[in-house]
Amino acid sequence: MREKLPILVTGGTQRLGLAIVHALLRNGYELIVTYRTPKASVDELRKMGVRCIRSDFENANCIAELVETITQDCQGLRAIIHNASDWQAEDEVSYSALIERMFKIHVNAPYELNMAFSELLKHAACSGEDQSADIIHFTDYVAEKGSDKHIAYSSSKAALANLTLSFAKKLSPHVKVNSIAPSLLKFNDKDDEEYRAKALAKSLMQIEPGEQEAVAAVEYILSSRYMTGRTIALDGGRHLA
Ligand SMILES: NC(=O)C1=CN([C@@H]2O[C@H](COP(=O)(O)OP(=O)(O)OC[C@H]3O[C@@H](n4cnc5c(N)ncnc54)[C@H](OP(=O)(O)O)[C@@H]3O)[C@@H](O)[C@H]2O)C=CC1
Ligand SMILES: Nc1nc2c(c(=O)[nH]1)N=C([C@H](O)[C@@H](O)CO)CN2
Repeated sequence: MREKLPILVTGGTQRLGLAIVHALLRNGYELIVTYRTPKASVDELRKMGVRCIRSDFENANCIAELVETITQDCQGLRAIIHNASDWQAEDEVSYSALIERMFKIHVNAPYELNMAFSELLKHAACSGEDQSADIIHFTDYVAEKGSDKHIAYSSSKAALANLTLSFAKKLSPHVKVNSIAPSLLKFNDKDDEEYRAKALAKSLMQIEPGEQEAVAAVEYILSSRYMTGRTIALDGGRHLA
């Protein structure tokens, strides 16, 4: 009987991450989820059997504690989905603090967790129920194009996209490593009508597709036995608009 090994989703208690967690639960996976801010969905996920671990990736101690906990408790990891993210514009006083925060969340944390859990992932590839293992980085359309309003954020997502290339080489053939690069998938509640109209007009499809676009991309990558080092672009043809 091969082992059923958990999938780790970072930032999995709202929006895209929560939709991905619910879908993977429906597909029969065991889940470990990190969160930063206590909220009702954490309690709901725990009632569904999801292990929820509070971890703020701006705090190096939190990452070390997360590594220690999962290394102690898990024989292997079927996948790591690096979804946690803070979308911050250059609208604060300290630019040095901003870019440091962007890189801590979008680069340091994925890099350190991938390095720490490489053997757990390889174990899943060799002994797990699916005999497969994946790392998925949620990057962003702007990683390729840049952004004049989210400069630090965009550069950190570009660095994350580069981690996909390096880890795909380092961990092959046991572990596949891919990026998912969305553009607009889901608005935030604070987005006003003017912003929404402008954002919709940026793509050819001109819709807000919602979380299920991300869910479908994750499910495809987990089902693939061949794609690695690649990016699935979920941007409605924005590059051609
Ligand atoms: N939504 C969209 O249209 C797009 C999304 N993306 C990318 O897709 C992914 C999911 O997007 P979306 O669902 O909107 O993401 P959110 O903005 O909802 O953030 C996801 C989670 O990241 C967590 N997070 C933020 N900062 C930290 C931190 N310092 N330490 C630990 N966790 C943290 C938050 O945890 P908590 O709530 O517990 O504080 C939050 O729940 C992200 O990587 C995003 O960059 C890219 C382009 C478009
Ligand atoms: N962590 C987040 N990253 C991003 C978000 C978000 O809500 N949280 N949203 C976007 C936008 O949808 C943008 O792609 C289009 O305006 C980008 N990244």
